Amino acid sequence: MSEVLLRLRGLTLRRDDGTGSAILNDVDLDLRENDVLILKGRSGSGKTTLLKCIAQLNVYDKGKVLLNGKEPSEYGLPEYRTKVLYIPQRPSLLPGTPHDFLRTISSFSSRRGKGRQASTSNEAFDRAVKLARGWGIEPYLWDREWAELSGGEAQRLGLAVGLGMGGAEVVLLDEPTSALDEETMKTVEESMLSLLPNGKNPDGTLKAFIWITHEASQADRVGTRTLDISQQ
Ligand SMILES: Nc1ncnc2c1ncn2[C@@H]1O[C@H](COP(=O)(O)OP(=O)(O)OP(=O)(O)O)[C@@H](O)[C@H]1O
Repeated sequence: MSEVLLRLRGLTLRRDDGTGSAILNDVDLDLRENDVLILKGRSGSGKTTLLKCIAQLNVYDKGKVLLNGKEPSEYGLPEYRTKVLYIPQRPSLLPGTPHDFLRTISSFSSRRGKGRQASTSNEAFDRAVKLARGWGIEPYLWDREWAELSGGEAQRLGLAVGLGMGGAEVVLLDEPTSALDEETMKTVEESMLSLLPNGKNPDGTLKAFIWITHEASQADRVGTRTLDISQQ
């Protein structure tokens, strides 16, 4: 069995409403190369919260997250968040256009000056445009305001930005295809899976996904295993 890429031990997050009840209670997880871990659980059970804790976007009360055996602080949070990338369900509240957004992210210093991980804005843009085009997104949509895009267009563009940037080892997907019709959903699924090391078109750095979905049929198609957060 390959080495553990991402390890969680005892991750616990309590509500700050005075009750002290846990949103996440002692969550353990080992993620390995080529894993597509399906995160399931009833609505409100803490799936998004867990992804944000893994990405160090939420502060948790207890527990450890290790990437390749190292704590996020050893990488520094900006670099860690490049390697463990959270892609939210919909980026529709952003100002400007998807093209602006991609330019802004690629200018962050954690994305510059590190060999293969250093996607220049142009490289990242070309890769993202190509990915999105395969999902039915015409290039002109990159220069349309987020607010003027349909839910499904914004969702595909957000995914294409995240995956096109390069440099991520683990991508955390929060219901990535919830706004898409079934045919487009399957196309997007296939193309995302192809980016893994055992896929047809490996991205080079990407090694695994954690993927929230409410669709049992999608979980069956893409998942290599499942964690039910309601049972933790
Ligand atoms: N910033 C926050 N502050 C306080 N409570 C929060 C916050 N974000 C989420 N919660 C609460 O944490 C619990 C878990 O929410 P979360 O969004 O992680 O659930 P989920 O499993 O992703 O739900 P869904 O399937 O509906 O998207 C909910 O009770 C929610 O109200």
